[in-house]
Amino acid sequence: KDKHRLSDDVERIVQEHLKYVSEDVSHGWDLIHQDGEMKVYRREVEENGIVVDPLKCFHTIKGVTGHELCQYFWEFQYRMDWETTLDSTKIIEVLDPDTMVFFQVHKRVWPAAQRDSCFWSHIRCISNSEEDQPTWLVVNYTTSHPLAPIKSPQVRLVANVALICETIICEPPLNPQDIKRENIQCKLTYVAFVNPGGWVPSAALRGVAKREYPRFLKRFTSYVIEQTRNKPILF
Ligand SMILES: CCCCCc1ccc(-c2ccc(S(=O)(=O)CCO)cc2)cc1[C@H]1C[C@H]1c1ccccn1
Repeated sequence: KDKHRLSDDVERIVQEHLKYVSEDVSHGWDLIHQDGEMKVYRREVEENGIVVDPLKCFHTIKGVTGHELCQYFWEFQYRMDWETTLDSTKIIEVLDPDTMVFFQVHKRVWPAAQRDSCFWSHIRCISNSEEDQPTWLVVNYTTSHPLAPIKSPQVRLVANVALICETIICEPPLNPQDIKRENIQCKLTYVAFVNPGGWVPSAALRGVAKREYPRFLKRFTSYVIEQTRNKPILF
């Protein structure tokens, strides 16, 4: 794999997420939303009076693979189909076939100032030998970039987000070619560390997060189920 200027950062953050994903949420996390298989947890954390609550979501989605979920989350061309909180998104640099930098302007949440964000975004397949299916992940991590200048009055948010997906084959048929969508499901873990980049009233931000994260996860997963319904399975 040819290295690029962010290779070491990407490696470090991916390894951090792989360690963090298995940490349980039994201590210090509040279950803020449950909808069927989807469970959304939050820890209340403030840094210099700014709410930076970590968020962790677990979900099991039937009929799609972790590769499919990560592909639709990472691929740029689908972004505005499932993202409803963005005014715009664009790729500003491609570092390698699995790593790009994008710039996004988020819809303004009145009366707070409008936020924008600049992330490197990396997709990766982690094949753990003993398991039958690999783990797929996408990490979106804030980075600065000359093509994403910070322009007032917009506030640059800081985020570290990961979508980590395991694929499970239920009652695998003898011949793997015969696997159907009803035989597969995906265990998804989504973690988000977002610093809004400037002061927002705690209650307001916690309210927006409590409403928006479950909404975004439900909309995104429903979108992938719909998009993959009649397509060949991408393992
Ligand atoms: C005053 C409001 C400040 C805005 C706060 C804010 C900004 C970005 C984000 C966020 C940033 C990245 C991602 S992603 O998963 O990497 C996808 C990429 O498009 C997702 C969500 C979250 C929040 C927190 C509110 C919460 C919220 C949650 C889901 C949607 C909108 N707002």
